Amino acid sequence: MIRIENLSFSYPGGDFRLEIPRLTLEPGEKVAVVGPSGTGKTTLLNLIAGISVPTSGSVRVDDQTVSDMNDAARRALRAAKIGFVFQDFALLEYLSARENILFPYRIAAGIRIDARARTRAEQLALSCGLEGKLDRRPGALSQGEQQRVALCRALVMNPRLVLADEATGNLDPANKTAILDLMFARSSDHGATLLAVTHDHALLPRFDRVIDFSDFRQSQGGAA
Ligand SMILES: Nc1ncnc2c1ncn2[C@@H]1O[C@H](COP(=O)(O)OP(=O)(O)OP(=O)(O)O)[C@@H](O)[C@H]1O
Repeated sequence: MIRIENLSFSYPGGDFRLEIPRLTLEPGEKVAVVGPSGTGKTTLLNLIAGISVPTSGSVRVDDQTVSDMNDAARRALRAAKIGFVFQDFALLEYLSARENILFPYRIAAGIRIDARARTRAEQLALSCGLEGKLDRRPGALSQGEQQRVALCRALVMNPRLVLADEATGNLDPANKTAILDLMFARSSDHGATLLAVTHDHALLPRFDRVIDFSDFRQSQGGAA
């Protein structure tokens, strides 16, 4: 599902460099990503989603080489295949929670927001404990509620690949378990691959495999 080879990445003008010689994820695998703050975990998710482009090396998702695509093609791939739960949620403040959850339908080519889509979004929101909150704007929701809206948005189109950046970070223990159960169940139902960054080591036994970022070479301050 994901194949990374000889990847090197630096932010323009920045002094951080991430190097990953090889990393593969099989279809349907559920993989956790751990590692100290600032080691490049979010950067990796951005590279896989085509939000960032490697300085050298390749990133493939299914049979498509994301790293060779232009902006429009990367956007299309994201819309078609990837559900991304961003660490800072990245909800659109001018849209209600409901419309945020439905947003992937707006940007996917040739798919309309019909009654079925609305029902799916509502059911997903209910299973995340968001009843009564769907007409609110993100600013009128708690951090944990915003995080759940972000998760619903990532899952609503049953993507082939779910990238989750600390998707349970703002939740209390009961909600954390419930949301993780939902994320795993949804991914398994549709054979989706899940790559989830977490600082919560208690969650690790639930995953098929753990990638530890301490194993990759990062450099700071211009060192090679
Ligand atoms: N847009 C950017 N421009 C320049 N440097 C950046 C940018 N975004 C992140 N960085 C730097 O890249 C490094 C890796 O950041 P990243 O967010 O990927 O780490 P992380 O492992 O996800 O951290 P955390 O666990 O704290 O979320 C950090 O040193 C960070 O300061």
